[in-house]
Amino acid sequence: MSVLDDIIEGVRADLADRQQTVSLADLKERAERAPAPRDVYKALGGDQVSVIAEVKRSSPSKGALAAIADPAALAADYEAGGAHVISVLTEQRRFGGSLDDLAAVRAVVDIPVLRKDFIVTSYQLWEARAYGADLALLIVAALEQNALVSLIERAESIGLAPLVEVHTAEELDRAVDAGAKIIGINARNLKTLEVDREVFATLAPKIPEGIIKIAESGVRGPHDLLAYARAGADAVLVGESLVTGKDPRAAVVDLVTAGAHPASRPEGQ
Ligand SMILES: O=C(O)c1ccccc1NCC(=O)[C@H](O)[C@H](O)COP(=O)(O)O
Repeated sequence: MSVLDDIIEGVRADLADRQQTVSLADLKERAERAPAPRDVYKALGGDQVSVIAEVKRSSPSKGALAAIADPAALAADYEAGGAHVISVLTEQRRFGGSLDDLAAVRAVVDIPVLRKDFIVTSYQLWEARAYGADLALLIVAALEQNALVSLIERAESIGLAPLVEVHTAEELDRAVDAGAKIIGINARNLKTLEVDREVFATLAPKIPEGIIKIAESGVRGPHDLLAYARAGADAVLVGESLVTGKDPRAAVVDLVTAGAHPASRPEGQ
């Protein structure tokens, strides 16, 4: 069984427990009372390379990364450093996250917040909106094409911007066919956990004009942001290097500064 399959098995088990406790009707009611979604396309569509800073306690590849007793305080630091979007890992078993982390972060920042999880049902999209998310991650490798199409449609219909994640050319074709408007190319192969930063430069030119391109994983500092930017990234998603560094806010400042520099634009632009 691949790492991704193993994670999804756990996600489905936890989901079944939550569905026993909170009905879809209750969730929808909570989503209706949630604060209005924030403008994701504005946050990711500026002239600079946007920075999506992640609240990440642990991971299948590295185990425990950082204790993060107060995810809201960390997110506030990211925002003070100039981050454009906050990503919150809500998967519990392998990443140590929760929906409460999502709600706590959303309550203290003024920028859009991503629910980063392994979403396989529309129930999880309603959860995302109910707990305040503005974006939700959809991983192509985890979904059949019909499910991908219907989850993109459902996300958009309830005010969530879907970030559609790919790692291969075939997954990229599926994302485009499904109507994705924001595509994340993950350098990490979720089946083997191997990180290959070159995947972005290989796949990004195949993404049609007008779709926002996000480079995910493996950003160790400004030099990696610049490399992704020169290959066409509109944004980078950064977790490990921020949570394991001494000063997450200063690390975000360095990334945002690099992303605003003209050297971060692809050749000829
Ligand atoms: O991080 C992992 O080990 C991992 C394993 C399996 C599925 C997903 C995983 N991570 C999710 C992510 O995509 C990253 O948290 C995100 O892109 C940030 O990456 P990084 O800056 O390398 O922490």
